[in-house]
Amino acid sequence: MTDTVAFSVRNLVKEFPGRNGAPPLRVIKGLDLTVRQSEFICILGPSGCGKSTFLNILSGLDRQYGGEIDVGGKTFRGGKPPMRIGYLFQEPRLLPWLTAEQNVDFAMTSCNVAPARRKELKDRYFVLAGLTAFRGHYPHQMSGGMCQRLALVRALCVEPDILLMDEPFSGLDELTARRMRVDLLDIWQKTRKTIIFVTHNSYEACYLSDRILMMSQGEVQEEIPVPIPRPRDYDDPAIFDINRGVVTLFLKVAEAAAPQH
Ligand SMILES: Nc1ncnc2c1ncn2[C@@H]1O[C@H](COP(=O)(O)OP(=O)(O)OP(=O)(O)O)[C@@H](O)[C@H]1O
Repeated sequence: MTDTVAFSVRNLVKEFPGRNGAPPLRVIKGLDLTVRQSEFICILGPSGCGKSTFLNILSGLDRQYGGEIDVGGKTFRGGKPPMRIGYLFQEPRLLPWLTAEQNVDFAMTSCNVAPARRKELKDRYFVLAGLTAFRGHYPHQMSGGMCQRLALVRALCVEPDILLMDEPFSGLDELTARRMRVDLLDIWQKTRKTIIFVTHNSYEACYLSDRILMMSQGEVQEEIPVPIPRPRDYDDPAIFDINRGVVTLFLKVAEAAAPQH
């Protein structure tokens, strides 16, 4: 992590129109956040608290919001913030009729990656993701974990300023997910990308991140630093200790956010 700011948001607000005459649904309620370059942030929070909505605003998929986003000394009020984004979802969202390498080529063309850089980027990230032998395979010839690795290669090959990851390992079996977490941390240490990672798995958040944002009801309720040196050992008891506190906090905010019976 560096001291350089990657971006910051101030008083971010997002409302969806209410249905059938209902008032608008305010999903993000004045969120403030400063993210440093190369920081690894995980966002935890109960279902429906606005995590994906926040990522959609950062990515430019959702361009209607209130408040401000600062990038590179400029302030944006609505619209797509000028950051190049790599986005990973729960499902890899690959094009089934293209090979692994063609999927990556397609993304690089769409994102106008300089042709002279493309081979070098692919060579680097296919190796880092352990997929070199599968460049010519189609998605249906690869396992779910491999497809998600390919989605990561595709996201990295567009040379993102920020990598957004929305529960990318939640659809995988635990052993595969664990390997992916270890490999992701290794890749992060080699690339130092700024990552915003949404998860429901508190241990995953503690293992991966520099800082956990506990979101609830459209706000960051607490920030939990994870001051564990890197490289990290997946089974480090210090991670279990931090996780205990995070789980307690999660239950508290989830309870407070749950509808009263
Ligand atoms: N396009 C939309 N129109 C109306 N309401 C929406 C829309 N997208 C999301 N919402 C609502 O906004 C709220 C926040 O949704 P969001 O997907 O950001 O939550 P989340 O924290 O990512 O949830 P989960 O952990 O279940 O993925 C929810 O109440 C959801 O129903």
